[in-house]
Amino acid sequence: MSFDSISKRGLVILGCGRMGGAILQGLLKGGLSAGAVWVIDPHPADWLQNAGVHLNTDLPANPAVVLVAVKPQMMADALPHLSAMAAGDTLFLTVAAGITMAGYERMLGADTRLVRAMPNTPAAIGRGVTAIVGNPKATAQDLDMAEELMTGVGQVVRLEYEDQMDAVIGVSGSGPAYVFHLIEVMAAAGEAEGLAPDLALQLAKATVGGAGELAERSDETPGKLRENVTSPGGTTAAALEVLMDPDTGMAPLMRRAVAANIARNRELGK
Ligand SMILES: NC(=O)C1=CN([C@@H]2O[C@H](COP(=O)(O)OP(=O)(O)OC[C@H]3O[C@@H](n4cnc5c(N)ncnc54)[C@H](OP(=O)(O)O)[C@@H]3O)[C@@H](O)[C@H]2O)C=CC1
Ligand SMILES: O=C(O)[C@@H]1CCC=N1
Repeated sequence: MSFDSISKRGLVILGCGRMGGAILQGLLKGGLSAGAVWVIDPHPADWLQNAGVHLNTDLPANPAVVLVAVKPQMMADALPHLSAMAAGDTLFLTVAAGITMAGYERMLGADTRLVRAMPNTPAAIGRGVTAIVGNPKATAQDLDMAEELMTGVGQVVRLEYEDQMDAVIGVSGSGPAYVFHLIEVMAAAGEAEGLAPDLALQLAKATVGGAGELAERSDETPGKLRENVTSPGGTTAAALEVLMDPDTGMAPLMRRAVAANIARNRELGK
C-alpha cells in the first residue's frame, strides 16, 4: 500500500476499540508508519499503548484522514471537537452505523469531504468486507484513499447510493453475528443429540468455516453447493425441508432479522 498523503499529513483515529483497532492493525501490517497515526480514545487497549502511535495528544491541524470509529451514541459528543479539520480538505472516513451523511454534515459542516464505510469484524483477521460511499464533496481521490485504507482489512465494494448502506449493515456489517449464532445453535443441537460440548463446537465451527471458504472460492453458486450435499431422499433433504419451509424456515426468519436491523439503524440515525 502507498500512504503518501497520510505519511505527510497524518491519520487521526477517533475511537479505537474493536473496529478502529482492527483497521489500525491492518494499516500498520500494510506498512503505515505508527508515527503517522494520532489516536483519541479514553481507555486505549494495552497493545495500542505500545503501538508507537500518538495517543491522546495534540492533533495535526490538517490531517489527510480522520477515521471515525466511535459508537453512534457517542458521535454528537466526540465529533464536533474535530470540526475545524472539516473546513480544510481532510477526508472524514466513518464506519459508524446509523448516522447519515446529512447527520455528519450537520455536526461538521456542509462542505465536509465524507466517506461512509461499513466493515465487519472479520476485519480483525484481514477477512472483512467493507462497503463505501462518498458524499458529493468527496472526490474520486478521496474514495480511492478510503478504498486503500479499508483494503488493509479485507475486500472493499463501492455503493452507488447512501440508501444502500442500510441493507449492507443488515447483511454484512452485522452478518458475522448471525453466523456466530448459527455456530452456537448447530453446536447446541449436536449437544442435545448427545455429543460432548467441545466436540459439538469443533464440528460446528469447522463446518461453518469450511463451507464459507468453499462458497467464496468455488465457481458454483451457494444453491448448487447446497444441492451437492443433498442426496435425493437422504438426510440433508430431511433437514432442509425444515430449514427451507417458506413460513417457518430460515428465509422468512432472516428477512425479519434484517428488517429489525434496518429499523434499529434508522432509529440510531435520528
Ligand atoms: N463491531 C462491529 O461489528 C462493527 C462496528 N461498526 C461501527 O464501528 C463503531 C465502533 O464500534 P466498535 O468498535 O464495535 O465499538 P467499541 O466500543 O469497541 O469502540 C469504540 C471506542 O470509542 C471509544 N470512545 C468512547 N467515547 C469516545 C470519545 N468521546 N472520543 C474518542 N473515543 C471514544 C470507546 O472507549 P470506551 O470503551 O472507553 O468507551 C471505544 O474504545 C460503531 O460506530 C459501530 O457502528 C461498524 C461495523 C461493524
Ligand atoms: O451492532 C452494531 O450496531 C454495529 C454495526 C454493525 C455491526 N455492529
